[in-house]
Amino acid sequence: MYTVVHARMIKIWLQVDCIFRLTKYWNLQEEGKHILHGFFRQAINETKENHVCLRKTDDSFRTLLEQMLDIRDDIPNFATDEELVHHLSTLYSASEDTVTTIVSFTLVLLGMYPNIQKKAADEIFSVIGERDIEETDINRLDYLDMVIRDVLRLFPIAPFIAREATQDFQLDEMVIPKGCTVIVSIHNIHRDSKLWKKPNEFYPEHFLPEEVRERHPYAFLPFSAGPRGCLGKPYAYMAMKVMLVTILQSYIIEADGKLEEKPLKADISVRFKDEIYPIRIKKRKCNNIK
Ligand code: HEM
Repeated sequence: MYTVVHARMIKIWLQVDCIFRLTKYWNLQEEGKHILHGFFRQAINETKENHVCLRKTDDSFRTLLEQMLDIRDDIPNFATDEELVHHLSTLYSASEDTVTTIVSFTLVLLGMYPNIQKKAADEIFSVIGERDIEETDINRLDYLDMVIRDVLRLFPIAPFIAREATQDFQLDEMVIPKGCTVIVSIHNIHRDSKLWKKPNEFYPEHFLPEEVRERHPYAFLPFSAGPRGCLGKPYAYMAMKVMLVTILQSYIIEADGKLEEKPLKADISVRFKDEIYPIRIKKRKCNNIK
């Protein structure tokens, strides 16, 4: 599906529907949709069979789909089954690859930079110790938070975003006319030496509070911003921290090479060019790295 989306973004003739339908991309899209939508249609049918609205009587864990069905019990025109299929497909496509890709980048970088890994692990053991991470720990891991942010800076999942100008506006010497599509290169903003001390290095200290205060609030845009910014941002930070804490509590990560030796490629997301994220893991014997 990503191949299709990217092809339609860069090959403008594919934006004309009647041309798009004649290409291999149309078949690819329909095949992908068939699998994804079929999966969610089945999940909806199975969940509906046993669905009882528990929201008012029971505070046990409810999946997103169960919660949506609960709402529909109260508000029948909340969404049709087909609309639920689309909501679930959107959330799945936006979330399944993003969090895991950033965690993969983080593990490789922590393996390449053991001093940074040691600081992150030391913090985890001093704040949480060896028990399982809990919700209240999430905001107490300041250094891990800085590590994740610098990884998001170096590898923004969406290297660029597009917006349509709703009115004429002045940008430096240029007037951008209403209706014009503007591409914002998040990758370039994140590597701008006017904004970042070490733009091409892994340097979590970019996110020390005093550094953040000095910078323009839109210098860091991994989740975009404004009303169409990422819906999953709080969940994504939480999921990434839970994964990294759980891994670092048990394992020491090792990786060869340096960041600058790993070329990147970008389509609708940023990845290592070879799409390989090689690490070695060693069982951690005590609550320290070496
Ligand atoms: C590290 C993880 C993630 C990153 C870096 C990320 C990044 C982004 C970015 C940059 C956009 C905005 C695109 C734009 O402005 O045009 C976006 C949109 C979106 N994201 Fe995420 N995302 C992440 C995880 C998630 C997760 C886990 C979910 C769902 C649980 C999610 C759901 C969405 C949705 C639904 C949109 C579309 C919002 C809209 O168009 O109104 N994202 N994401």
